[in-house]
Amino acid sequence: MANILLVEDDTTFAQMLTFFVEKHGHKVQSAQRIKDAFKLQQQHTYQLILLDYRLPDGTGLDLLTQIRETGSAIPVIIMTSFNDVRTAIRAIRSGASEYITKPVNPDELLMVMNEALADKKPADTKSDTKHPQFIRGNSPYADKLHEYINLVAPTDMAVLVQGESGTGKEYVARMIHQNSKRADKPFIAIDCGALSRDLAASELFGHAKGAFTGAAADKKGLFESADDGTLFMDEIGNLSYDVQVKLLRALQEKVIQPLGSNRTIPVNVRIIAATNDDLLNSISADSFRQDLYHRVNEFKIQLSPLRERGNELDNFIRHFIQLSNAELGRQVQNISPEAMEVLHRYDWPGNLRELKNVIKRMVLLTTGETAGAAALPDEMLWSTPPDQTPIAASPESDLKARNEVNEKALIQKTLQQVKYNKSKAAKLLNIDRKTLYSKMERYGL
Ligand SMILES: Nc1ncnc2c1ncn2[C@@H]1O[C@H](COP(=O)(O)OP(=O)(O)OP(=O)(O)O)[C@@H](O)[C@H]1O
Repeated sequence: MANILLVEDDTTFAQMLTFFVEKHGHKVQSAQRIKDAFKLQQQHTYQLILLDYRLPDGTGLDLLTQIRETGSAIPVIIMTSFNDVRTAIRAIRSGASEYITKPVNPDELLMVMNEALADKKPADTKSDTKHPQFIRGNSPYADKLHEYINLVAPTDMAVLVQGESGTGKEYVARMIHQNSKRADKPFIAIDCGALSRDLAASELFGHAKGAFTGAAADKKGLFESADDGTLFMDEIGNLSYDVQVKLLRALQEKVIQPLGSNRTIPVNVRIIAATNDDLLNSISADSFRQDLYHRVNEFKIQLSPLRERGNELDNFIRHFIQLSNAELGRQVQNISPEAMEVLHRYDWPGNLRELKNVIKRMVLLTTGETAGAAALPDEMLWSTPPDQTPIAASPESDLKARNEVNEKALIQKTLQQVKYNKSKAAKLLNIDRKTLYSKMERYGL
């Protein structure tokens, strides 16, 4: 049994969720606002937080940041509407364990919760790259990528891997390490986006006992732990200016100085940095140092988003089906043509991570051999309406079509007004939730 904090402002949904989760043997306490949730989290011990993304006094990301700033590593699952998937994926980089899209599928929620409670990272890049959970890909894009990896790996050059969230930047970093002279030395991955501002320097360079309140003993930093190996600095653009100065010194002089200590320690660390953003913009905005940029960008690898990788999508779909079959004990062999069409039309803002999650969900919900469109997240169907929209094609004089246009606009406006809370939207529109869902589906909202 786990104590779970549920942060959700849609009271009907919160009640349903509480009932479901308690039925599975857990205890739930809930809050509707960030302020109250943070207070509860400070006062009680929870093993998991289920966190809605849109809340009346901010976003789930704000609460997540506050919680991480306290040094808490509690697993947090973000629940989000499909429209917010892009941001939810960023939340993963800020320390969320996983995200799940609304309307929440109970089986999927249970699976994600159990994984988070068992601290079992969703089969991720944290393990050995030789593990068959990764595929090389079979396309001109994959060939070029691996040519770059093989060229740069044996050198000691600092590599900057740039690409959207979930495109495989950490995978590339691990491949470079595995193919380098440092392969049998440590590979340490650090998410600079999740480092608290105050503790970042101490995490990276260590500290001496008494360096600041709470520094009860000497602490070794990640640079020292990665000595002779590779340090993967994800989201490097998030480092504060002070820490950038210290990092530059460590890279130039190959020594580090723990906080509060006079001692300098020689280190031999290869840096692989990753970023979602174009760091040149951050340089123009004075939030990233140009000299540091040149230091970490001795060789750049740019990863393309999944939507631009052509037939790679099919390879990854097949691969993730096999992975999920093995993990969930299913026998899915193929995907129905309609579902395949949706997968092809969708633009994958969360790239491989999102695809992996969607396929895992489909496999979980499929007991036979063919996964159909019904196993896709509902909102994925709505977000990719078929190309031919009869409403737009109808002549001006067609009264039915005109009414539909008005109805669509009203539903859209109401949804935006209530931040996509469908219970509230249905109430305002004076229709039931089911009708709202079917109209949203019809209008591709
Ligand atoms: N070549 C691959 N084969 C199979 N799975 C892959 C491959 N590359 C990445 N993945 C999967 O895609 C997901 C995202 O990969 P990864 O963490 O490397 O992306 P990222 O770009 O570093 O993400 P972020 O920007 O969020 O840090 C992971 O679950 C990983 O297992």
